[in-house]
Amino acid sequence: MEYIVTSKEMRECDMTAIKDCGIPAMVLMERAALSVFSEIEAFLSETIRIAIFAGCGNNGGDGLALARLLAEKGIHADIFLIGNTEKLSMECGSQLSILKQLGITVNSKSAKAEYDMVVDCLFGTGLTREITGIYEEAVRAINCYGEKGSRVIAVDIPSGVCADSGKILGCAVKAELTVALQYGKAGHYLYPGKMLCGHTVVHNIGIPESFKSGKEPSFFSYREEDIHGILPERAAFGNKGTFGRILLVAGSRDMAGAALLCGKTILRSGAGMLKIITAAENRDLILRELPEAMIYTYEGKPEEEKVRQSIAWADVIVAGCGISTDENAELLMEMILEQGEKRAVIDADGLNLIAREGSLQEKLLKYQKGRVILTPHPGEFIRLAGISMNTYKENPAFYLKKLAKEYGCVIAGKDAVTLVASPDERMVYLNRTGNDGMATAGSGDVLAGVIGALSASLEYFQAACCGVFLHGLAGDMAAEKQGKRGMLASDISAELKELLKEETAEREKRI
Ligand SMILES: NC(=O)C1=CN([C@@H]2O[C@H](COP(=O)(O)OP(=O)(O)OC[C@H]3O[C@@H](n4cnc5c(N)ncnc54)[C@H](OP(=O)(O)O)[C@@H]3O)[C@@H](O)[C@H]2O)[C@@H](O)CC1
Ligand SMILES: Nc1ncnc2c1ncn2[C@@H]1O[C@H](COP(=O)(O)OP(=O)(O)O)[C@@H](O)[C@H]1O
Ligand SMILES: [K+]
Repeated sequence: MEYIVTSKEMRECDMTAIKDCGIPAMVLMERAALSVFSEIEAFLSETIRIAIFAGCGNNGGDGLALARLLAEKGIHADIFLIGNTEKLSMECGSQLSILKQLGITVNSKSAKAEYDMVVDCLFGTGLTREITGIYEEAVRAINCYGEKGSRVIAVDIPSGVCADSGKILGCAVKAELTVALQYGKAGHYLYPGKMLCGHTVVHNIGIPESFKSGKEPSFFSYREEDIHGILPERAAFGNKGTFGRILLVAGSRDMAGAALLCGKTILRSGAGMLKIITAAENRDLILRELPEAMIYTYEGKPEEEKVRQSIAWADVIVAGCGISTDENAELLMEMILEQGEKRAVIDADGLNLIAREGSLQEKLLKYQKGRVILTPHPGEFIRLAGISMNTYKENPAFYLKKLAKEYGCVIAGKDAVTLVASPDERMVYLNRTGNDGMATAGSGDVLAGVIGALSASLEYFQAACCGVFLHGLAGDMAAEKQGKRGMLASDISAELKELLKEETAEREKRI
């Protein structure tokens, strides 16, 4: 698990290290400069032409310290200190006077020279408003060098990217490599900031871990190695009941594929038994393509007794993929929400029905807290929350947390960067796997399937986060094999099977 912080949280960490632990700010700055140095070391030679663009805050101070480390190795860098030097931060001022003592020249204006590498230290987490004037000119100059082939390295975060939202404040540097200090910031991983960071590496600069449960930062994310500890071990003595009885309510007359994709993924993700309730038109397809599933099909109105029995049988219900929003689908959703206690994953039209029908919203509000996972994409979310797309996109984590609390549900807000919010005060999960090849019909059905299967054995918030992570990783594997343009949702499902196979093999190796 890796923490991801906002600029305020990063400042609090800096302050704890400096004030409470007594680590001098200049020591942290030296560590920051050494981190950047270690990342660029491989490209250095005495003939390399380097420019460092520094601002007047501590990000600029990191750049000035880097210039000194380079000089120590006999490498000259042109240093451009941009801004009002009367307003230098204390540490940046100290770094400047060290350079002066050493006889290293610092310029106030960028020259028209050619560079192999340009280091961006204009602004870091202290950026508070749109970049204009001389700073904008400096950002444009850096990007110009980048376009001409210079390697652009951003210190902490590309200048102009808001560390909290990933938004561009006026204009921003486009980096090839970003050396993030101590923690990744939300802005490194949220769009459009993510695109401007290039490759992001996080370096520890010696700030002691100061987060305590209940005072944790805003976000966390999984790394590949975390999953081994999270996925439940399969009991060697288990039977098909042990691994979860999943009821899938999906597919309608014109949407057969959703039930098939989601159902197949449920079984491929380790569930023991699967029963599908779907429209009669899908019967032949499901029996042919997924003979492992039990099936109840309805022609006209679903038989309530049959549906109730199936609900009672299940450990987990996955509902909504392709069920349409007709009266049969509405009846099914009424019955699912009515019982109010089974673990449930609700997706797609299931969500659209809840957004439309007050009676379903009431049932969801009364549902046992912490039993339901909602998996809306942005269009579904704004219908559920009754807000505009612009409002949602302004701060998705805030609105996801708000609705999660209101309904007592976990909400996986699907998007290019999926966020998972829990109804309690837990950190929001920020997903870093996946790619645009996953913007393909049916990939959401695959996600509902994997989360459904994991919900049989994992705590519900973990099931959602882990499902989103694995789904993205499988998407990355599918993209590598099939290409982002040509990959299908069924490829993601197939790669999930491979991924879980590797995970099991890895676990058995360690026993
Ligand atoms: N001890 C530590 O904290 C450590 C911090 N470290 C490093 O410091 C970075 C954070 O440093 P920071 O807080 O000094 O902020 P930074 O990003 O340099 O910018 C602030 C300056 O910019 C100005 N300004 C803001 N927006 C502006 C705009 N649009 N246009 C024009 N000016 C604007 C603002 O001025 P003001 O708002 O007061 O007018 C202020 O002068 C962090 O990312 C990391 O790299 C590491 O060395 C480890 C130890
Ligand atoms: N650009 C992208 N980068 C990463 N993941 C993406 C991207 N676009 C879509 N996805 C993922 O693909 C899935 C699409 O789900 P959804 O919109 O419900 O599709 P469908 O309704 O066709 O099944 C989500 O899990 C989403 O996070
Ligand atoms: K920067």
